[in-house]
Amino acid sequence: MTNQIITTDVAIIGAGTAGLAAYRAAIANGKRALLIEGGPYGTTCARVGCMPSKLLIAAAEAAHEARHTAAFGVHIDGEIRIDGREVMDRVKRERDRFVGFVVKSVDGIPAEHKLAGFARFVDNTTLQVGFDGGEQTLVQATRVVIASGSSPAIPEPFKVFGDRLVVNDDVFNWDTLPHSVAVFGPGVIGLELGQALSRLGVKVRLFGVRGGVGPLTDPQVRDYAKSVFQSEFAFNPDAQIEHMGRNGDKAVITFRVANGESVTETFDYVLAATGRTPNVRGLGLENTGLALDERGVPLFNADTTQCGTSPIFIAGDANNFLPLLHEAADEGKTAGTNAATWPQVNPGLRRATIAVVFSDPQIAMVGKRFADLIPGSFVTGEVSFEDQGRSRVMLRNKGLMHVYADRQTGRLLGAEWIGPRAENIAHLLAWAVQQQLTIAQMLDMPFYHPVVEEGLRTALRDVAAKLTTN
Ligand SMILES: Cc1cc2nc3c(=O)[nH]c(=O)nc-3n(C[C@H](O)[C@H](O)[C@H](O)COP(=O)(O)OP(=O)(O)OC[C@H]3O[C@@H](n4cnc5c(N)ncnc54)[C@H](O)[C@@H]3O)c2cc1C
Ligand SMILES: NC(=O)c1ccc[n+]([C@@H]2O[C@H](COP(=O)([O-])OP(=O)(O)OC[C@H]3O[C@@H](n4cnc5c(N)ncnc54)[C@H](O)[C@@H]3O)[C@@H](O)[C@H]2O)c1
Repeated sequence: MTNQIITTDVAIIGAGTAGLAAYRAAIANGKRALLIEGGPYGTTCARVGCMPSKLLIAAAEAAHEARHTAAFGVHIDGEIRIDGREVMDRVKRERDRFVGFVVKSVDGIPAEHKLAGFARFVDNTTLQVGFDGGEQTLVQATRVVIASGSSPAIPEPFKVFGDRLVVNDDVFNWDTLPHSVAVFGPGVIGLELGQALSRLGVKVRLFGVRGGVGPLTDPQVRDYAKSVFQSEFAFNPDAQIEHMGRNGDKAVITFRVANGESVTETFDYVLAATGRTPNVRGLGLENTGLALDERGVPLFNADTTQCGTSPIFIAGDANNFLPLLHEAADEGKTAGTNAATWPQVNPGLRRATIAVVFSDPQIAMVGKRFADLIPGSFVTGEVSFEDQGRSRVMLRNKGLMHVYADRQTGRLLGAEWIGPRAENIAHLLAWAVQQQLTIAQMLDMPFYHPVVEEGLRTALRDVAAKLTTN
């Protein structure tokens, strides 16, 4: 039953990072805006994403550091005790603090600009909003921003695990740490959470398909990363799963190991980290005139976020383009601005691409991926961090970096690597890509001694030498 009608200029579906940025941009451009949210306020990033995962990883790093002091001649005598309840208590306490900041900022938005309920398109600019079985509100807008985020994609066969099957959201609500977890999916989430749980004393086995390791596409870097993680915890990047089932309150998995033998192991939980799917299925997009791709996502312009020539814009994880926090914020701003100025639309800010996996060693990707480069058009510079001075000093000397430069112009195209302090070096490289610097210009920049960035310089010198000999 529809009990009220609201008219507005810009209706925004989802009050996550992209939706909030879109709301602010629409208001800043002088339009009325309505922020529609079907779940709790607080954003995926703060509630179940970036922040709680980094909090769990921070605890894991503390445990790992404490266990690895002896090589420096520093001995911690006695047991290193990990209190699962205290670990999870801090994760949740700090997570709630971050969520609180977001909720406070949403509280500052006038009540008449907010509507609780799930939105569904009736036509291009009319939405029906409400909860299942509850009263519905009709929202008549002149433009709409879709910022509905993404959700874990769980393969159907995993349902056999019943209540033993968890996703990232569940992990951050645990009161204590379990004894054992099978993690499926060595992508970003699986690597980050799998390694963190392992370092916190949980028995972890990480299963992948087709040999993928995080987002890496460069085969040599991927192989190196695989061996680093395999040396730390049980990791089958190309697992042959023979059976999945339940035995009492345990998950049971039978898989084939490298020598062909069948092994059966039991776990307290199975964590599905098998990718995320954009939240577009329940939006009633079939009631719009939009063309959709094979995943049901409207075709859109990545620079303007506009769907075709319609007054509908799509930002953040919902568009499945670059599902990262800073991209959601940028795209939300672009979508909100263009929705406000529609039918006049302009390209928004697109920065050089940058992605960091908070594993240890960290993985980073900047600019063009190896997989996207045209063979023969580029040269690759390499550095191993195994003998890199500063990295050895700190006993963090594991890593392999590849940087790619355009053969004709000598410009930096991108880089993929695993290594120490990658989160920081990634920024240097992303800024260089965005400034379209050549390798020669980068080598003219200062490098202090002794720092991990000297490793980057070695890779750049390697590229420079290859550019001159080619
Ligand atoms: C475990 C994990 C770790 C991550 N770590 C990082 C990291 O370290 N760095 C990084 O850059 N990124 C990270 N990400 C990715 C990052 O969290 C996302 O890219 C970002 O949060 C996407 O923001 P968004 O606004 O698109 O979606 P969200 O914040 O999910 O917002 C979408 C909102 O839409 C609402 N909604 C959905 N459908 C409807 C509807 N029909 N009607 C009304 N409301 C609706 C949802 O309830 C939700 O509140 C991580 C993600 C996960 C899961
Ligand atoms: N540090 C960060 O920036 C960060 C952290 C977490 C998440 N994220 C974002 O969230 C997105 C989603 O992360 P994700 O890790 O869920 O997805 P992902 O796409 O990165 O990885 C999914 C992995 O699951 C594997 N997989 C798929 N089906 C499988 C199966 N049946 N068995 C075993 N493995 C299977 C895939 O091969 C892949 O390796 C990322 O792409 C990223 O944009 C970012």
